[in-house]
Amino acid sequence: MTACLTQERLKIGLVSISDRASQGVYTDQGIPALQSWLSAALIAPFDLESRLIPDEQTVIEQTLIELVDQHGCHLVLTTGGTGPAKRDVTPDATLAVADREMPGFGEQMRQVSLHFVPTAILSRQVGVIRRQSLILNLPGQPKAIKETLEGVKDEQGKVLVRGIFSAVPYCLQLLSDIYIETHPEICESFRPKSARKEEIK
Ligand SMILES: Nc1ncnc2c1ncn2[C@@H]1O[C@H](COP(=O)(O)OP(=O)(O)OP(=O)(O)O)[C@@H](O)[C@H]1O
Ligand SMILES: Nc1nc2c(c(=O)[nH]1)N[C@H]1C(S)=C(S)[C@@H](COP(=O)(O)O)O[C@H]1N2
Repeated sequence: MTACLTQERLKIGLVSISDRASQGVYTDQGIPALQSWLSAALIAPFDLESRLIPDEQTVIEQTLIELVDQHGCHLVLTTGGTGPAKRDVTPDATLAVADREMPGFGEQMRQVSLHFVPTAILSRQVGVIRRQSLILNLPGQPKAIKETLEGVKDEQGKVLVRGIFSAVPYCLQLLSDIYIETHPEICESFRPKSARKEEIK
């Protein structure tokens, strides 16, 4: 852990992977759902690079490489194509461009999702690191975006199972020294005391 934080603005890549949405058979709901959740959760303004692409492994790989290597995204969220169907190849493409795996993200998403659908175990979603960037696969159902990022809450809003986004700010801090904060009523960020802003010059 370095003791210096960058003032850089957070850049996020959003990738909606859907044969039918990319062909115009239905309207893409993936990018709008990701965008609206992030706008509600993140305190500081951020920049977005969005792509809507078909379930083609080479296209997915090229898109992830472009977002990380050329655009310098700190975080890339994909939605769609994580299941067992023949054309569901998002995790395969993500692993193919990965430097390192972050298995906890896939494990936690399946845990969270089991509270919403018994078919949660059908998602092969992965989390990986490429260069300075964290890449996370979310399922294709638009409602799954909020579910996996935010977690399970009771009717009073008390968190029952943490969503994966709670761990994202600290992960990005470890990868590139960027410091992001979230609205706790949407999603509380966790970092060790020594990594909190007030402890770092
Ligand atoms: N981008 C999207 N916009 C709106 N709805 C979507 C989108 N992606 C997926 N869905 C919905 O979630 C379901 C499961 O997503 P999945 O990624 O498995 O898609 P699919 O069935 O392989 O089809 P396609 O790739 O053509 O979207 C879809 O059948 C569709 O109802
Ligand atoms: N939170 C959440 N996770 C979910 C779902 C969902 O509706 N909500 N759908 C499941 C289903 S039905 C499938 S097939 C897998 C893979 O979905 P994908 O191919 O759309 O990525 O995600 C699973 N995970």
